[in-house]
Amino acid sequence: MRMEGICKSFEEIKVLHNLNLTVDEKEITCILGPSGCGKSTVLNIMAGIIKPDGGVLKDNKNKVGYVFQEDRLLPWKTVYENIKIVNKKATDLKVKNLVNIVGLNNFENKYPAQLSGGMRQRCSIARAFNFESEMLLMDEPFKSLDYDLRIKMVKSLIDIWHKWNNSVVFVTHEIDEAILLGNKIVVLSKNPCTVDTIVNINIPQHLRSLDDRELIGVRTRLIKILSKQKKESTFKSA
Ligand SMILES: Nc1ncnc2c1ncn2[C@@H]1O[C@H](COP(=O)(O)OP(=O)(O)OP(=O)(O)O)[C@@H](O)[C@H]1O
Repeated sequence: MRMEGICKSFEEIKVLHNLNLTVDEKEITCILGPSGCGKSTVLNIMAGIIKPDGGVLKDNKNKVGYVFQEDRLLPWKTVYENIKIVNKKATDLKVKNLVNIVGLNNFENKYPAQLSGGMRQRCSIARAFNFESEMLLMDEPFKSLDYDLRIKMVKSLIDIWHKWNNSVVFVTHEIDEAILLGNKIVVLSKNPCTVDTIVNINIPQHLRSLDDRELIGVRTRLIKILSKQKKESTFKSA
């Protein structure tokens, strides 16, 4: 999927300007960028939820899954039913396996109101995995989870993605998530949002560890880019 020259304004605010971004087939593309720069807007345009003012989308996928920042579960359905509903052909074994992967095995008959925020989000992640989309868009899906659980979910995502081999676009504020997951990390800038830097990582995901020398180098580079952006935006608003 390619975004070419995408522009989007909300009233007088120009959010995206001439944005070019490629999501490679069967790869994980991570998107990092300052708060409010337009990351969710990019995903919403990819999903067809909002229309750009200009530019084109090429090779768009028909079957797109989306994990939003909030869980969006059906309150009258149980954990099991919420996962099953998006793919009625999924076997009981498959749904139960997904429930296990996200660590909700003792909660499959509970309703969303009986779960914590993090558990609800894990249920919505299992639901997205069950949907078997050609392209999965994930908007800070692990935001409500603590660090250990987040790293565990990153590893589960890698395992499932290996089996399933689709394209994933993963928006995050967490550099460690991006360097564990991304074949490509796209850093966006703010005001208006455009591609600042692209970092490719060639180490296969299942061989990555946060103390790899190459990944430590990538982390340092990303920290520098993001803190430079922060300084520039403080300077602009001063
Ligand atoms: N429907 C909308 N109407 C008006 N303004 C909007 C709308 N959606 C987004 N915006 C504005 O567009 C800008 C980018 O928002 P967006 O949510 O895409 O950023 P983001 O990078 O995902 O933010 P965060 O990192 O905080 O989640 C913000 O200034 C936001 O207020």
